[in-house]
Amino acid sequence: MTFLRASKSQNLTGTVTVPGDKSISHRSIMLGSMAIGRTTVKGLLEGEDVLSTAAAFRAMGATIEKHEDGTWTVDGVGIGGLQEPDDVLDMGNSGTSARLILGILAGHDITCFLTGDDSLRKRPMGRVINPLSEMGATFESRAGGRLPLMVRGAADVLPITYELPMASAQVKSAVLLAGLSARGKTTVIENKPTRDHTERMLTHFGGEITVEPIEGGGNKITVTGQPELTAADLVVPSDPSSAAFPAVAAAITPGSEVVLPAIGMNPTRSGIFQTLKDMGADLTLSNERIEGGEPVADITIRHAQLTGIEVPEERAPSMIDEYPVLAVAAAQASGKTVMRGIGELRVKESDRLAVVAEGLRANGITVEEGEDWMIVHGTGGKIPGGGTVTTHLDHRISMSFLVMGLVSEKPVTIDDGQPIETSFPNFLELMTGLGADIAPL
Ligand SMILES: O=C(O)C1=C[C@@H](OP(=O)(O)O)[C@@H](O)[C@H](O)C1
Ligand SMILES: C=C(OP(=O)(O)O)C(=O)O
Repeated sequence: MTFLRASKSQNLTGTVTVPGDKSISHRSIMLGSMAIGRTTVKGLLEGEDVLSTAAAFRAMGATIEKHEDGTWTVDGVGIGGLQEPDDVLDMGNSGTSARLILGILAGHDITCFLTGDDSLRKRPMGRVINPLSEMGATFESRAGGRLPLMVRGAADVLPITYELPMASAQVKSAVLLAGLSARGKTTVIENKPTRDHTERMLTHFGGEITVEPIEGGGNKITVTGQPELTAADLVVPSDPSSAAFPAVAAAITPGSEVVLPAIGMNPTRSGIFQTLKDMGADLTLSNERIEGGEPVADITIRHAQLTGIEVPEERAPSMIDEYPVLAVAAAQASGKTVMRGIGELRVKESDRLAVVAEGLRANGITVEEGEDWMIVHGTGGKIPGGGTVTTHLDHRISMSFLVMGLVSEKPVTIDDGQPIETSFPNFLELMTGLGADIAPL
């Protein structure tokens, strides 16, 4: 465990490039491995989560390499062409790797064993086991659908229509990816829109997929099975979920002005930026464009006094990973910030509702918390700090509380900086480059 401490910092200034999008990076390796030909990926996130995905596909026969110019290539084996790995696949800390790979394996007539770290072994896999079993795959898991588990794919995958019981892009993607091996059309109904990178990338690789809006704002997504996916080059935008950390840091640290170029602005991901604006942040977008099928923009963010708001519940899926850092912005704001419809936070790398509330309290903030909601009472710029936060193998908890230490009266300590490697390996270097005072204890 590496303890890190963040202390009150002067204005943060500069232009910094945030690493590639984690969700898109995972999918580029997965779909590249199932395509015919060579896919070249620029800007791949080289975080531990994505490297776990790459290791799994190498173990199943895809050739995945990093080149001298920093690009990656994936030589695919075609749908159905993955081979049985001769050892357990270790998904590390990554829920996305585990759940999407289970979808892909459900359509391969092979047997695989999956495990993960202490955090991932606590997370529910039943949410993918259920629909994938309906499609013909067989599972043996620990109690409660936990890893380690065994999956045996179906020789003949049944196309199904599945209504998501929770807003989850991982479950949606698992079913769609299994549907690639089915004879016929597989449909997923999502009542709340979730990140649509799988849909976009399948189209990019020549898959047949339709998305129809349904009443109430959701979507009906249908994929036609057994297409031939063709390798297609990709440029990965910078990750909006990672950008949220320097963005919130700049918004709350007096005198700051930070520019974050080429950030992914997919509307299913950008809820945090709208929410910060609703709180009074001085955040502007420029150079808006489409790169590799995804909208991107440069973000400029300057310090401004924030005010607490009620975050619209329907916005939750578009900023689900950003609530921990939003809670830090809310602690610095004046007035209270109400967050509802966020029960999914309880099944992330940690129980983020409980862990955020505990971390805020340890630093002198008043928080109310229920099964699927949280209210943070803002201090109007006077966060006491001085606490040590237990991170529970959760990268977003580590980074959020380090951001809080930049503005609190007394430093904030986190008990473990190691998890940051999963999604934002150069976080410390990037933040200290902007002027943040963060150092090992
Ligand atoms: O599909 C994805 O890439 C992800 C979906 C979300 O999870 P859920 O599907 O569990 O909401 C998100 O929290 C995770 O960081 C990445
Ligand atoms: C929830 C997250 O990732 P995953 O589900 O892939 O572990 C995250 O990155 O915040």
